[in-house]
Amino acid sequence: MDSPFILVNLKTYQEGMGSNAHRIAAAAETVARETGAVIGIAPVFTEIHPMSHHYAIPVYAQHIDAIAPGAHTGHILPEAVRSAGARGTLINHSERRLTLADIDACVQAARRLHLESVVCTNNDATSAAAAALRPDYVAIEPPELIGSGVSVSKADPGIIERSVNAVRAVNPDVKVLTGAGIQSGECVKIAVDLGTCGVLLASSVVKADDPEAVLRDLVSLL
Ligand SMILES: O=C[C@H](O)COP(=O)(O)O
Repeated sequence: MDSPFILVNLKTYQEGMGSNAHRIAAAAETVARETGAVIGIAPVFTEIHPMSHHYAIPVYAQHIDAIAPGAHTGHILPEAVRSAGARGTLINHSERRLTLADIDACVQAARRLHLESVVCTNNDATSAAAAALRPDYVAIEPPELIGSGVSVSKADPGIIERSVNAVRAVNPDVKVLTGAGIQSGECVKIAVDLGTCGVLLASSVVKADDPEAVLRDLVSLL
């Protein structure tokens, strides 16, 4: 199996912007290099280019819009994300929900541009629906646990297991991530043991006084 994937979403936390975002990216780069873990980061859009050019870690957009180049204003153009150096993009995050048609169009745009697609879902039924769109990843996150400090791995392992099974039944090539409240190596190990290939997380790293220590703990049991 490939090394588990730790994807850190900086969201729009104040702590995930400016110099602290670079501190987190540098910590991710160090921990990834020393441990062999794959650690990606999803900063605010304006940081995609600097981060993808300064750090040897994969950088992801937090969102794209299903638009083609042309007369659109205030949208996130997938081509711009690609040329800024992103490896991939989140789609349909719980804090940026889309219609099913838009999710499909975003996955297709990502595929056309060779961007990895990470479609976020909220339960096993939507995980199955997302898998039918053939993204690279489905990331199951119970919304009520996001940012709660309570880990999905411990509070609701059943939703992880059911989502892994639902995705496999639809398309076994689609990899599964899970997230919400992930904060320790134990959380990551439970998620991986349940069949995911890694985790999507934010607050435990972004708000930490010592993000490098948290990242080291996250990969410590792999
Ligand atoms: O994108 C990340 C997820 O929404 C999880 O956020 P959290 O780790 O703060 O619960």
